[in-house]
Amino acid sequence: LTLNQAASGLKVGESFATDIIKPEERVLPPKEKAPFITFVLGGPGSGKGTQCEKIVETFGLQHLSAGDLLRREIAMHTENGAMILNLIKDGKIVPSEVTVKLIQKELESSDNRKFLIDGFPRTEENRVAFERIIRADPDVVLFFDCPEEEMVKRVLNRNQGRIDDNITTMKKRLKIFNALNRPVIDYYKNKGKLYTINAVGTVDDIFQHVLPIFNSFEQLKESSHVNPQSHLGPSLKPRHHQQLKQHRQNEYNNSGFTSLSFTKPSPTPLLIGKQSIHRTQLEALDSVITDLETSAQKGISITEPEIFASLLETCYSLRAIDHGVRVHHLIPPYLLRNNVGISSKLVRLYASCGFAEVAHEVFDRMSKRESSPFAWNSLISGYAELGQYEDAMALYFQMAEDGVKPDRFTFPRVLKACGGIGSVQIGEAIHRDLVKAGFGYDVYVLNALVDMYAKCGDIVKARNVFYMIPNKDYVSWNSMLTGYLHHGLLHEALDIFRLMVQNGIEPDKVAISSVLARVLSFKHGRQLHGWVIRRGMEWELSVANALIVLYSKRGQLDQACFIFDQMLERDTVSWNAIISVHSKDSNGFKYFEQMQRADAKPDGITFVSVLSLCANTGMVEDGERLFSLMSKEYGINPKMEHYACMVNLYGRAGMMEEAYSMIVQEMEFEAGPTVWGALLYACYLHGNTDIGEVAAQRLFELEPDNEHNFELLMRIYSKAKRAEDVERVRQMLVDRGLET
Ligand SMILES: Nc1ncnc2c1ncn2[C@@H]1O[C@H](COP(=O)(O)OP(=O)(O)OP(=O)(O)O)[C@@H](O)[C@H]1O
Ligand SMILES: Nc1ccn([C@H]2C[C@H](O)[C@@H](COP(=O)(O)O)O2)c(=O)n1
Repeated sequence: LTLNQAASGLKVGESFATDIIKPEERVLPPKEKAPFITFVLGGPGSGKGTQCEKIVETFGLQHLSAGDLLRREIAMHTENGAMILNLIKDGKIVPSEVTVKLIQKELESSDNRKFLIDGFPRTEENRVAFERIIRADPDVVLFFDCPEEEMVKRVLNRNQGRIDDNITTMKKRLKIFNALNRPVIDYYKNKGKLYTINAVGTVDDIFQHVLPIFNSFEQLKESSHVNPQSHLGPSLKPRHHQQLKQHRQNEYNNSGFTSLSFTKPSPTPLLIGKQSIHRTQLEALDSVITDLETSAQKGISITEPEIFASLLETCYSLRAIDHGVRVHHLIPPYLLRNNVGISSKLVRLYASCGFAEVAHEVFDRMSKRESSPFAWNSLISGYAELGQYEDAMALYFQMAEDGVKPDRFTFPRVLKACGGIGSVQIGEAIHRDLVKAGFGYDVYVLNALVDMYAKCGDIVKARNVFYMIPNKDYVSWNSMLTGYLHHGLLHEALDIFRLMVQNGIEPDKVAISSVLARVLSFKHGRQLHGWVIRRGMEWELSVANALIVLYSKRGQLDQACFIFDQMLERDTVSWNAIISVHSKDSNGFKYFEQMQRADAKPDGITFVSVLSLCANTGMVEDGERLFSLMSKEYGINPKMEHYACMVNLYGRAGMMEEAYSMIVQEMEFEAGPTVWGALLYACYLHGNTDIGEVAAQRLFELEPDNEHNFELLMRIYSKAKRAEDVERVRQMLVDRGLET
């Protein structure tokens, strides 16, 4: 299969064959970007509203509940109010024109560009009316799949005084849901936009399933951790807001504490009642913790687990580790030992913030940790994220020894660790375990299995699992695609790309950027660029980033810069790409300064690029300044590659003492081959035999089979006219069987 053949399958009459347009002819991205729209579907009581609150908290989307908009009409006695009341009372659907117009008003009056439209479209008619009036398509459609008996139970326990929360209306609502909403669900499934989420489990567990979906959208990540309340129009607060606020006010009046709902923990009770006082969630959190610390100092002991559960939940959603540590100090030790809920949340917080060791200490002190896999999963995940795959695996095996049953969240985490280790045998054992545990048809788990086999080098098994997945979602397709690309199987990857299109799943920006990042021939890359332009996806962040890398690798700096300059939004990856394009000329500095002015956050990779630039251009003072700025201003601890850059910087400039003392005095960990290698090369450049011998000795220990180190030392001796030493090193090469 050639690229063009693959392309011909993408859409009738289309192929990649059109070359890209010249920069000056290019259609520039639209100034006003289309809003990001999520539809949230699910039966009555499936938990849509509850999950929406969590999505809003984490990603800052504006929540528009169709049901709430209609109820507001009733409450405000508008001209449609009575009609809506009659329909809702009977579990019926309000005419689409009315609902869509209400949604339209909210969309148009909002400053936010990201919306969560909940309980809509309920019918095909709703859907078509939205497309006709709003002229927009959803980017994501979530479907909370919940058994009927569970929905009935939840609705009858909801207790919010809703006129339709009774068994008679509920039966009608379910009937209407099954008859009218299912076709909408199928429609989006066929379009590849549907994310089906099993809505049974705790609110947090379900949200764990929602998180990765939104995390995969760059534009949502940017606004995560902002105060969601600030995005809501004055007329539309999150669902249950008023009830929670009232409840909190009562609590507040009685307790003397800042606004917290202790009796009935809700996802983030402390954040809702004080938005007029606190500007951000973090400030609200800080204030509550300070209140509690003051009380504790006065000898008032805080023992209510709900307080700590709520605070830890918020710290976790904000990844506010410093606040989490303060909460940790406030929790009485007996509570931490005996309350699995609290200790598990603390373990999750530490583990998710990269403090797996501390998480493990808390975990070790838990008295009933075998009662749930939650804390285990968090710890496995924490280790896997840090790349401590063996520790993650060990925990998984310990789970079995301690009689803890893994759940569907355990397997993807442990499979990630297994992929990191690269052991197919262990992977197969986990595969057997997950089938035994009943997850052999679970898409979420099987996607992770595909990824694991691909990473362990068994692409055939990865493919076999992939073809077994019953309802493949985006992640399934992308895992297989990435697997093929990882194995350099570009044709197979393009086959998958084509199949995605044939199955009605438009390759998304992840798929496109993965292919772009790895295309072997520049011609194919340009053709793919042409295809991307025709799809209007050129300015998707990850696609544009991949295009910059594509052109810079081929030395087409003008094209790379053109794309960068025209991008509507940029992330750290974009800045890193353009700075690295200029890592041999001082323009890289200009981009770095521009990045700082744009308030973009440089990361470790940015500093590798700018430090390399300094080394390449001999800008020692600038390099020193940037090296210090990296940790002081941006809190990035220097890693091996940064030290290698600094040694290279000093070494190339002939400052051998400084280069050497960077290694022996400044580094807080053992220098690796890249660092010693940079020093050895500098010794060769500047003819420094003394330091060269030290560097070579370390390299011989670290990389006994790398003949280049021996050759470089021979060249250093040769420059110094030390023929005997040259011969001695050559003999070492022979003794080690390295001489070619
Ligand atoms: N995972 C869950 N486990 C148990 N109860 C839940 C869960 N999620 C939500 N609930 C509770 O179930 C009830 C229904 O939830 P929610 O209001 O979010 O559903 P919904 O899908 O928005 O319903 P509707 O569409 O009818 O408005 C609420 O009382 C909520 O607290
Ligand atoms: N698109 C919609 C959404 C809701 N309604 C009506 C009918 C529902 O039973 C009622 C309550 O909605 P919920 O709060 O459960 O999302 O509102 C509608 O007619 N059309």
